[in-house]
Amino acid sequence: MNSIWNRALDKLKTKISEQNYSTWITPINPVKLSGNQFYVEVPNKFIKDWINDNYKNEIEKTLSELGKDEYILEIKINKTIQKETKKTEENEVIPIVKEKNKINNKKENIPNLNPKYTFDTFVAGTSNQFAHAAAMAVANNPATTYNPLFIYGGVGLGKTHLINAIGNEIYKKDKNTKICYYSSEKFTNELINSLRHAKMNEFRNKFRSIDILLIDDIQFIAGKKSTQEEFFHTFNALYESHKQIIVTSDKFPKEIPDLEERLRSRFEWGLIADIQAPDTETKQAILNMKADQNNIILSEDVIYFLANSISNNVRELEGYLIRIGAYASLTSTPITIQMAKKILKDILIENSKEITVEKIQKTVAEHFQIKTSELKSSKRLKNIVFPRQVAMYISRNLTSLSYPEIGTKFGGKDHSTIIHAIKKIEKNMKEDIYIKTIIEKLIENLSI
Ligand SMILES: Nc1ncnc2c1ncn2[C@@H]1O[C@H](COP(=O)(O)OP(=O)(O)OP(=O)(O)O)[C@@H](O)[C@H]1O
Repeated sequence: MNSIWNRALDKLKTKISEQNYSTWITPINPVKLSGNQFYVEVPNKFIKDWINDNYKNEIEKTLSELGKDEYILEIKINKTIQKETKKTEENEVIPIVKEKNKINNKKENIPNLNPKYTFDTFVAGTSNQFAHAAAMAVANNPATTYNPLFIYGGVGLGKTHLINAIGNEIYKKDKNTKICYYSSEKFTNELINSLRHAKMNEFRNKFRSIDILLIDDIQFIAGKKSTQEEFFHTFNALYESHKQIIVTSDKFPKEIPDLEERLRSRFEWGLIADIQAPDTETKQAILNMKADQNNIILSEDVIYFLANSISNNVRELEGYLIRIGAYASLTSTPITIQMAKKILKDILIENSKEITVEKIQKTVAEHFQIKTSELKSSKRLKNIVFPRQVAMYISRNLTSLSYPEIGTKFGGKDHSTIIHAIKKIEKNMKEDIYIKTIIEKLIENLSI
C-alpha cells in the first residue's frame, strides 16, 4: 500500500502546483487498503472537505493508473495528526520567538498597501464618480456612515486602486490606525494555514484587532464554506466594535454565486458603489496621467486614438501604453498614430472584429435619422453629407480598413474622398464641442 501511495505522490507532484501539493497532499496519511477502498487520514474536517471537493478525483485517477483496480479514496479525520504538527511547532522555540519579535517590531503598523494607489493618482470621471466619492467619504470618516463599503465593477476598472487609496489616505492621517489589506485568496490561505497548524486563536485575534479591514475580490470566497464562516465572524466582530470594513468584488452581492445569505445581507447593510467602464474622456485623462507617470510623451491625437480604439479595461489600456512607450524608447522613434497602430496591430484587429463598417453605417444612420443607403449614395444634401463623413471618420478609427477599402464600402468612393472627410471631421471636432460630443458618444456606443 505504501509503495503505491508513494508512487502516486510522485505523480501528483507533477500534476499539482508545489504550494497546493504541500498544503493539501502532504498532510494525507495512507492508512489501509481494503479491496478497492484506499483509506487515508487527514488532520481536520476542513482539509477533508477541501480534498473531497478539489483533489479526490485526481488522487483516485492517479492511484487507479498505478494499480490494478479502480480505487475509491476514503478520507477519515484523525486529530492526532494535528497534535503531532502542533507538537513539532512547540519544539521549534527559536522560530516562534523570532516571529514574536517581528510582530513587536516598530514597523507593526505599516499597512501592506500599494503606495502607488492613492486618490491623487486616481482619475475620477462619470463612470467611477460614485465609487470615488464614497471612497473619499469613508477615508475622511471611517466607520461612521458607510460601513461596510462594497465597491463592485468589471475587471481592471480600478477597484484595487480605490480600496488601496482609502487605506493610504487613512494611514496618512493617522499612522496608528491598524489597516489590513487582504485579497480574499490570501485571507483563505491564512485561514487554511491556521487551521492546519491549530493556530485559529491567533488568526481570530489578529483579524479582530484591526481598525480598517480591506478585502479585495471577495467574489473568490464563493463556494468556500469555511472561509465564509470565518469571514462572517470576523465581519461581525469588527462591525460591532465600529471598525471599518471595505470589500471589492467583480459582482453585485446578489450575483455572487454560492455566497451565504447572511454574508450577502451584511454586504448590503452599508453602501454599495459601482465602477463602470470608463468613457472616452476618462480614458484620455487616465492615459495622460499614466503617460506622465511613465515619462512617455504622447500627443493629444495619439491619446484620442488610443482612448477610442482599444480596451475599456484600464489595466489593458495601461499595458498597451507601456508597450508603445517601450518601443518608442528602444527604437528612438516618436509616438505617432501610425506607430501606435503598428505596435497594437493584433489588438486593433481583435477589437475591430466586432465593429464593421456596416455596423457603423447603421448606427450613424439611425442617429441622424437617414437611410443607410443614403450614406453610400452620392447625394450632396447637407443633412446626408455630414453623417456620411462622420461614418467615414468612425470607420477609419474603429476598423483596420484602408482608405480605399472604406471607400468601397461607401458606394465606391475614391480614397481622397475618405481622407477629405476625415480631415473635415477632425477640424469640426476641434472647433465645435457639440460635434465632438456627438461623435464621441457614437464611438462609445459602438465600442460597448
Ligand atoms: N480611474 C483610474 N485612474 C487611474 N488609474 C486607474 C483607474 N482605474 C484603473 N486604473 C489603473 O488600472 C490598473 C488596474 O486597476 P485595478 O487593479 O485597481 O483594477 P481592478 O478593478 O481591481 O481589477 P480586477 O478585477 O482584475 O481585480 C491599475 O494600474 C490602476 O492604477
